Amino acid sequence: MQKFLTLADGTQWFGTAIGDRHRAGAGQLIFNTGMSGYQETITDPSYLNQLITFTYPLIGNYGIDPTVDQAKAVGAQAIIVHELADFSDHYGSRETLDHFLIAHHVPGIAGIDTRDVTSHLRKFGSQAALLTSQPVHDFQAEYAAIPRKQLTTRPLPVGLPTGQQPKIVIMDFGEKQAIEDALLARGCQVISVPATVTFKTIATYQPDGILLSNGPGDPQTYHHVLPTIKRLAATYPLAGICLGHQLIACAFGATTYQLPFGHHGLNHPVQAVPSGAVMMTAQNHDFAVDPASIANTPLQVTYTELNDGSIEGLTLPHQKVQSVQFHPEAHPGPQEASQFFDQFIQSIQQEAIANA
Ligand SMILES: NC(=O)CC[C@H](N)C(=O)O
Repeated sequence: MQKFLTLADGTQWFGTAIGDRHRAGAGQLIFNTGMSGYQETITDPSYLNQLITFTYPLIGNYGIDPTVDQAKAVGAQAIIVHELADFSDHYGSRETLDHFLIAHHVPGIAGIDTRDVTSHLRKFGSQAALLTSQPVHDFQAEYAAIPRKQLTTRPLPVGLPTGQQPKIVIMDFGEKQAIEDALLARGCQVISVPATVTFKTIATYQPDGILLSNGPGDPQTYHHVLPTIKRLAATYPLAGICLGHQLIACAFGATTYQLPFGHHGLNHPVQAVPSGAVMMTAQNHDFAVDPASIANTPLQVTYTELNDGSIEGLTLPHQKVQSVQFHPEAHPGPQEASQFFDQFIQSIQQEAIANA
């Protein structure tokens, strides 16, 4: 069964339908350069309503392991691959990627020269795209007609009182499971709450620290939550990852801008300021904090991206606030940035001693 990938600029590729064969997809087309971790990528809620092109040519070859999903639902609109493996050679695999996509009602297309798609996006920027079973005749009308997905927020609260310390509340903007797991693995009690909760609701949990999670979309659309973030920063040790990082920056007066084609991959080098140490990081973002906008704020840069100089980390020196644009929880990707969680817990412990 044929499938058509059509961009807003009229460029078109056609290939073979995979996944939910009869479903169409519509959204922003991006490319991910990761050589592994396709399941964690597809289940990352930050890809909500995006079409994911995998540059690595063979996708699906180690199947699907139910223990590595980053969320229960799949927010991505579609996947675009060169070759879809119809086998799943891995001891942890319980099904093929094709079956997983069908079960999650996710369409896809195989047989695409994903290098060609990627060079097009690198040259002209990420853009709107359609995945359809017929050639597109009216892009705008067809694009508008395809339903977009909503984030599936989890009910209040997720996480049971365990008496573990420190107690961390995660504001869930589309949280990856690995963030929660990284804190639990360090002995924390973790309570995950929808990002719509008030400061007062968070205070009832008597947290020792707050973490703002990753999440989809343009950070400029979250202005309603900035006053709560500012108040949280003045009251608790605060950390942010990816979208959480951007929202902390905006809460303190910075602004964000859209990158030409985002950073979506597992080998993005970031350099620490001022040590100069370099780490390879997993990244998945289309926006970044504008360096010019932090000049008149108390924010200080802690990490920069070595590929394009963009900001990858911020701190507030006189408050226990730290945030990173990259994904220290990995899943997928390299684990070397996980020290971020240790530093956050250390700042909570220092705060507790200072307030004792
Ligand atoms: N992974 C994320 O949190 C992404 C943050 C934001 N939606 C961006 O695309 O830049």
